[in-house]
Amino acid sequence: MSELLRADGVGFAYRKGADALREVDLTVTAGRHLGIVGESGAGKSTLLRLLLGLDAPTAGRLFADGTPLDVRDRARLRAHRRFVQPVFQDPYSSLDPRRRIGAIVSEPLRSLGIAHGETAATRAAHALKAVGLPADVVVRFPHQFSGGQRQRIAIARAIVGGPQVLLADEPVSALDMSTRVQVIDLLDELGQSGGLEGRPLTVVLVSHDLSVVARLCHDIVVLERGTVVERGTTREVLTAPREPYTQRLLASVPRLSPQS
Ligand SMILES: Nc1ncnc2c1ncn2[C@@H]1O[C@H](COP(=O)(O)OP(=O)(O)OP(=O)(O)O)[C@@H](O)[C@H]1O
Repeated sequence: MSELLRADGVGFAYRKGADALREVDLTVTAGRHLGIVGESGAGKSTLLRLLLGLDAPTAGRLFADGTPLDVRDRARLRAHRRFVQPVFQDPYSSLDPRRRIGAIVSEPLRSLGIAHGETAATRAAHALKAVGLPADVVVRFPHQFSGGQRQRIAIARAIVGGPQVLLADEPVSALDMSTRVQVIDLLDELGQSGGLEGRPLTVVLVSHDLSVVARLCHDIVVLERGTVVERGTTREVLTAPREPYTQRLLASVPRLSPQS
């Protein structure tokens, strides 16, 4: 199976403070959604930031699409932006309230030089259709949509350029329970249908809600204070956790139905 992202001994220290990540090894494989779990402060968001190329590791190396990810290399970073796209937690603040949905969703196409004009508009319409929204939403503004619909719009924007990986940091934690399930199931569908380009679309999901991780992810990595303490298939980690830390994380979740 093809390797999309890899972290080799990755460490990261913020200017002020202790190491946020230490010696993290991790592989994201095409078609296998990966959940990153851990308590608050464990380093989940920091790891996603590094995988997105927003910061450079202070130790170790990252690889994306088979080549080293050097964030100081602008051309390399530009290619990375086409390869991975983020989905953020808050669908209320992540969409520019002054812009119409059509402009919001097609923006990555213009900024990455993938498509302009009519072609960009057509691709945006396809992306919106893929997330279950009708074509006429393009003329509307973010405030006209619910939280779940806004997160669909954010996902449309993330997939419009045909990335191979979505890095989703708590993408459903601002939503109510039934909407959470719908958005997670949408990510699952997009993974299976291969996103827009018919290529596999693989999700790296950070969530403190283990039932959400269990619903989507095939594999799990458990972070504790910046290091990986456990990893395996979702079934292995959630049904037979080896580490007391993982057992504690699991203790608060009533029912789980892991992916195989
Ligand atoms: N901008 C920053 N400057 C300094 N330290 C930071 C910064 N951002 C995060 N940290 C620290 O780095 C560590 C990891 O934080 P991170 O946000 O990655 O954890 P997390 O697992 O995503 O937590 P949460 O679930 O609360 O979002 C924590 O100790 C945090 O205090």
